[in-house]
Amino acid sequence: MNPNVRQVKETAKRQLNVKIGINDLTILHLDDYIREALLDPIYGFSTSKWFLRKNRLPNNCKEEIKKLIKTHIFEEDGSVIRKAICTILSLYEDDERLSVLVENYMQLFYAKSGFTAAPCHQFSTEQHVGLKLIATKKWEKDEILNSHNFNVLFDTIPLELNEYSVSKPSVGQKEHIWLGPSSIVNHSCELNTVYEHYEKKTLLKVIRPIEIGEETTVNYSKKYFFKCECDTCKKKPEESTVKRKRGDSTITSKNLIMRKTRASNTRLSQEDSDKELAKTYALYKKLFDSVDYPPELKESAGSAEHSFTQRFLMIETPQIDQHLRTFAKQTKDMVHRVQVSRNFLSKDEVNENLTRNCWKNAEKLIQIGTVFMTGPEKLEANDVDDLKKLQNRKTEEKELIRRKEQVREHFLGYEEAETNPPQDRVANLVMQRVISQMSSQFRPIITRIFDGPTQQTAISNGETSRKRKSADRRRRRTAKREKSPTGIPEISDVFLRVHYTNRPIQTLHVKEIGDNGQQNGKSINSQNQQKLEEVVNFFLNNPTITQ
Ligand SMILES: C[S@@+](CC[C@H](N)C(=O)[O-])C[C@H]1O[C@@H](n2cnc3c(N)ncnc32)[C@H](O)[C@@H]1O
Repeated sequence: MNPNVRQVKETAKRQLNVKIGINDLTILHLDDYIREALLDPIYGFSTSKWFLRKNRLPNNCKEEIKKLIKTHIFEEDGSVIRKAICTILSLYEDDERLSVLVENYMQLFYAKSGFTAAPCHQFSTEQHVGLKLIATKKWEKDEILNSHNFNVLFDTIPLELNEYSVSKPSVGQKEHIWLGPSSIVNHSCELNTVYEHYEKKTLLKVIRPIEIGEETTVNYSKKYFFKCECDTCKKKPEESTVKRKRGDSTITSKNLIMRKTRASNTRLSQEDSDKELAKTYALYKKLFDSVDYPPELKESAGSAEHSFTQRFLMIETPQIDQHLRTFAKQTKDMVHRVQVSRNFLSKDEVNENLTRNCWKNAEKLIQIGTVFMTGPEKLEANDVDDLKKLQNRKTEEKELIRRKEQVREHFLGYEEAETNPPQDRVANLVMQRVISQMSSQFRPIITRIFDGPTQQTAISNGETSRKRKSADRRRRRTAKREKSPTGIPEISDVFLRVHYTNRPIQTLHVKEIGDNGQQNGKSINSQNQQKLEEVVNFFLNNPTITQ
């Protein structure tokens, strides 16, 4: 450090000791402690401190905190993790303001805050080892970057001692010290934020749009005790017009904002829906393409995205817009997390978390989509469990309808092919009953009812083909003669081919079965009879399905 700067700093500190009293000094110590515990292990160097002193926190605690911080980045709500960190820290420094400072600094590791710290090697004033604050979301003019920062007021600090973290805000009259994320903001002659100070809070207000990855800067004030090395000053005097500095990210908000044109609450035609899906797919492709993953992550991010987009193509829903918006928000969060974590996490850690998050989002959306695919019913529940239940119910209903259709189709096929009118009528009656009585719990599908075995379908009963044919003719003649007491023709020698859900196809031989399911039979095969009873009784006794 420049000896002059050091001298000024020392003087400032001596003055601070006198002017601000013990309480505020404790806060500065506390600030050092938090930086030592939260920032130094993460960034791998000793970040700037108010006081030179020995480490207070044992290494195993630091390791534990480091792990917690890394998890925190990928959390939706990191409050539990922040509490855990506070608990560890309070073992060695018990101060009620600790949690406030932890909350402040942990914003650096939180996707929702929209900013993070990154190593900065730009300034000789800090031996090219320091930090800078960068945006992890796009900030618009007049937005407030940090609404709950924590600062110490200095109303007696002379401006010439304004060397480190002491500044005069643009709103409010007093100089004050910055703690937390705002203490990481560097000075630039072409600033993009200003400090506004209200009571114990400092707000960082955006004065021109900040892109993702761009550094956020302030103007410290006219007097600061170092030679400014900001980008603007470095370019002088060769370049008179100052270009706005940008970060290395290529993401723009345009890529991230979801379109809002999809008609809601209307069922689209197949063609329109295909078009919509293709558009949505293209949009997601664009979104993913626009994410500036670090090179080492490209491969795994690519495969997670691929899985997502492929499965996403299957989704069609009139309310998809709403879900896409939620998803877009989650995706943005994910992008922020990558932005936050790429500054200090290892390739593997980001990789793993990124993939996990991609999948988490994809799975959720796929569930929503599947529910919509199964029917036009509107989705009220956001809860994933509810979605699952709804999905299961709808899948079951759909399966039942499908099976009924299948039965009808086969039956119609039979009607066209067969020529024996009485048997057709009987078969028709049985089939109608089967269809109307079909239950969701038991899923045999009777695809054919015919009045005798053919060469392809006969069950083996030891008869030769010729004998069988003449026996068939005899049976038909008998069937024609017989009339049931109710006037409804009885089934004589009917064979049912039954397709069970989990069993091989079975052909059942029914000898003389009446329309009420009672068999008149004389020589019915006992095994077949049992099978037949199983089917017929089921159809007759089970409750009717509502269509
Ligand atoms: C509030 S800190 C900013 C964060 C700092 N980079 C760090 O890691 O703690 C202020 C210190 O950052 C350095 N600094 C910030 N802006 C600078 C600039 N434009 N030129 C040179 N040094 C700068 C100076 O050493 C200054 O004392």
